[in-house]
Order: sequence, then structure tokens, then C-alpha cells
Amino acid sequence: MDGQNITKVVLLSCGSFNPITNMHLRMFELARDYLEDTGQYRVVKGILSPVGDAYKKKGLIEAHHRMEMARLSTDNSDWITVDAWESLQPDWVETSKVVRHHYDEMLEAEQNTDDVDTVKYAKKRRIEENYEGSSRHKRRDSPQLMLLCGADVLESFGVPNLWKQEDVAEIVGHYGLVCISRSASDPDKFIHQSDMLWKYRKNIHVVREWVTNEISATHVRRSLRRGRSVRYLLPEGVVDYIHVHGLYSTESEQKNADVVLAPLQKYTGGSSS
Ligand SMILES: Nc1ncnc2c1ncn2[C@@H]1O[C@H](COP(=O)(O)OP(=O)(O)OP(=O)(O)O)[C@@H](O)[C@H]1O
Ligand SMILES: O=C(O)c1ccc[n+]([C@@H]2O[C@H](COP(=O)([O-])O)[C@@H](O)[C@H]2O)c1
Repeated sequence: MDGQNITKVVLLSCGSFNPITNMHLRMFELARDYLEDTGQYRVVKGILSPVGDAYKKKGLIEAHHRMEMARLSTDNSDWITVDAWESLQPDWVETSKVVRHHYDEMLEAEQNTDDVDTVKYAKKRRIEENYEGSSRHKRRDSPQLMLLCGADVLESFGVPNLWKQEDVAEIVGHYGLVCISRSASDPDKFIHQSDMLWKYRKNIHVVREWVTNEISATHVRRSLRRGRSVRYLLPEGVVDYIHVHGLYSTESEQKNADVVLAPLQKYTGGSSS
């Protein structure tokens, strides 16, 4: 295919990364292979964005430790980076806002040789754009930002009161989603059953992980609490970091046990359960 028709892509992965596992990194590789195999995309960057402490998920340890482990994991990568912005916010930030933040950063980086007014105009245009149509990413040479997630996150779009439907519409309608299959999930069926996801199905790339595995941060934390080895499930440096700092105990797993998850607080109006 003519190189000029290839769209550059930046992949953004948002999550707890509590702790980061080899699977979190593998997701980037799977997504890149899949997108580039289509002949339509060239993946130029991957961004890992650990959620802030205000997310209040049970067992979520301090953001600075999760950030450091993510950094250790990506030190040797020439395309995957870790971004601290989301982790440093005092309040929990909706994922649509995180995506917007990185989209704006990306535009600024792309246009850093242009004058400030051009950047302001680009931001204004994004806000004014109606993502219902095919108007997204108008500048032919500017990269497209896509959210990278596992099938559990895609399916969580359907959990009552968890995501605002307009946020989901913005993410899949305006930006795009790459979803990695996870055992016990059926992303294609889920998309088929959702009118909104079906509407934007061309922007949702479902990537099949044939080497099915059950690596999850929950399993890793459980093994650590029980003194079991987690070597080869996590990047090497992360295993050492966890041991040196004595992370993941029975006590840390009780953090936020009595607190409502931040996205649900908008419906309960408070942080107590
Ligand atoms: N084994 C896996 N297969 C596919 N996607 C995964 C896998 N593990 C994590 N992900 C995805 O990685 C992103 C970040 O996930 P997160 O930090 O919540 O990890 P997790 O293993 O799901 O954590 P936890 O077990 O604590 O819920 C999410 O989009 C999640 O769907
Ligand atoms: O934006 C939302 O409404 C929203 C609702 C629920 C979860 N999220 C995000 O989805 C990610 C889920 O991570 P986790 O570890 O709970 O699987 C995390 O980055 C959250 O901030 C986002």
C-alpha cells in the first residue's frame, strides 16, 4: 500500500497496573501486530497511564509505586512509555478526559514547530467536531489516538452506572478502541448486543490472543500474599521492586475495602459504602 495512506497510531492503555504484568506489555505488541497487519496503520507510540489513587479500587497501592514498576518495565522499550499525568491528579479522572488530554498533547507535539494559534485552533476544532460522522482526525498526517484495553474493560461499558454512555460514545466514536480478547469474554458478541458499540464497530479493533492466559494483577497479588513466586509473570525488575519495598500484603489488599469505587461515587454522592 502507498505509504501516504498509512495512518500513524498512538496506543493509550489506562488501568490500575497494580502491579504491571507481562500481559499488560504483551497487549501493546498484540495490538501493534494486528493494526500493522491491516496495512492501514503504523503504530508509532504506546502510552501506559496508571490510574491515580483517588480511583479507590480495593487493594490499589500508592500510585508512585505503580508508576515506578511501570517505568522499570518499559525502560528497555523503544516505543512504549509511561505517563504520570493521570496518576498525579488529586481526583479520579474519567478515561474520556485522559484520552482527550493525550490527544491534545499529541497534537501539540506534532505541531510544536507551528505557532501557538495553530495548536489552539486544533484544540477548538476537536471540541467542535461532531464525532458522529467521519470527521475525526482531519489532519491527514496527524496520528490517531486509540484506547487499548482488555475485553473485561469493553464489557464493563455495560455495567450500570459505571461509565457515562456519552463518554463511551466519545471514546469509540471519536478516537477508536483496540480490545484484546480475554478468556471467558466474547467481545464480538458484546459489540453485537450493544447498539452504540455496533454503530461505531468500524472503530473497534478486536484482537484475538491465541495464547490464552489467565495472568491478572489480582492473581499476582494473591500469590504474593501467600508467599508464592510470581517470577516470569511480571517483568524481572518488578519482582525485585516488590520484594525490596515489601508491597502486596493482606493489609494492602484491604485498602479501600469500605470505599465506593470513584466512578460509582457520582451515584452514591460519597465515598463510604
Ligand atoms: N490477561 C489479560 N488479557 C487481556 N487484557 C488484559 C489482561 N490483563 C489485563 N488486561 C487489560 O489491561 C488493562 C489494565 O488492566 P488492570 O491494570 O486492571 O489489570 P488486571 O489484571 O485486569 O487487574 P485486576 O486483576 O487488578 O483487575 C485493562 O484494559 C485490562 O483489560
Ligand atoms: O471513565 C469512566 O467512566 C471509567 C469507569 C470505570 C473505569 N474506568 C477506567 O478503566 C480502567 C479500569 O481499570 P481496572 O484496574 O479497574 O480494570 C481505569 O483506568 C479506570 O479509570 C473509567
